[in-house]
Amino acid sequence: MVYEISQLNFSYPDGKPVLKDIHLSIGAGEHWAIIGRSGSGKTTLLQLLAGLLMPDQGHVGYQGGPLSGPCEGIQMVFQSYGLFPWKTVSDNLDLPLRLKGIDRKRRQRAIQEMLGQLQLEEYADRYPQTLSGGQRQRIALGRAMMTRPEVLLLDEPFSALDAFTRERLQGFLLDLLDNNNMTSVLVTHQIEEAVRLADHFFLLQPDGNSFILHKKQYSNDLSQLKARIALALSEDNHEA
Ligand SMILES: Nc1ncnc2c1ncn2[C@@H]1O[C@H](COP(=O)(O)OP(=O)(O)OP(=O)(O)O)[C@@H](O)[C@H]1O
Repeated sequence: MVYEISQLNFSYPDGKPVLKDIHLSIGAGEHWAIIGRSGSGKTTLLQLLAGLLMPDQGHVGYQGGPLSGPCEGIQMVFQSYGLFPWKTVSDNLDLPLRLKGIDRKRRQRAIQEMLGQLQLEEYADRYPQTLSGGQRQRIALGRAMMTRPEVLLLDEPFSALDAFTRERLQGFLLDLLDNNNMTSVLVTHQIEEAVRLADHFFLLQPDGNSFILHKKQYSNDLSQLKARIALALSEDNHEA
């Protein structure tokens, strides 16, 4: 297992409990979505998986040991891209490799390869602010993947994009994940997006309970899966 989470509880210092008794195991190469209404704790759970927050109780196990902080094998992609505006596209992609101390020749080869995968070869010397939102998010995805992390954590990566661009980038992300054989965890409140990009679903309900669904249980009828998720997220549902 990549992640083993058990009996996890989390509250912010000044707030009520956000996550209660979370149990979750994530295997290598699996694609998960964390789904829930606004404020249900999706981003909080993702930050716990990234090692950016520590649980109050329980533990986040990663690769057989406790996760004690951010690490190179786990990369995050945010809705707001997080690119450096003063660096060109190439230099943004270069940074994680530089930090790793990789030599110039190998870095240049890796950047060219990634630009090809991103279909952004002709934008190598442009600055992020001269690109569309979709192009920026492709670079952010590419940058997160430069060091070939084991896990990609995605926090509503496409929600700032128009529907057409979002759909294209979802397909693009699926190809990237498959070609690189990665484990992914996506936070979204969009059921369609979750069902397209993930095979396993961790649902955070309004009452603080959580439960898991698997796509293969619904392989004959994905509309049933979507209805099941919608029901779990609806306000008047009290199912555990
Ligand atoms: N830094 C913080 N300090 C205190 N409370 C916080 C902090 N960050 C989030 N919260 C609270 O924790 C709860 C969960 O927040 P979180 O951002 O994880 O939810 P979410 O499901 O990702 O929401 P959204 O879909 O709106 O992004 C919310 O009630 C929020 O107000």
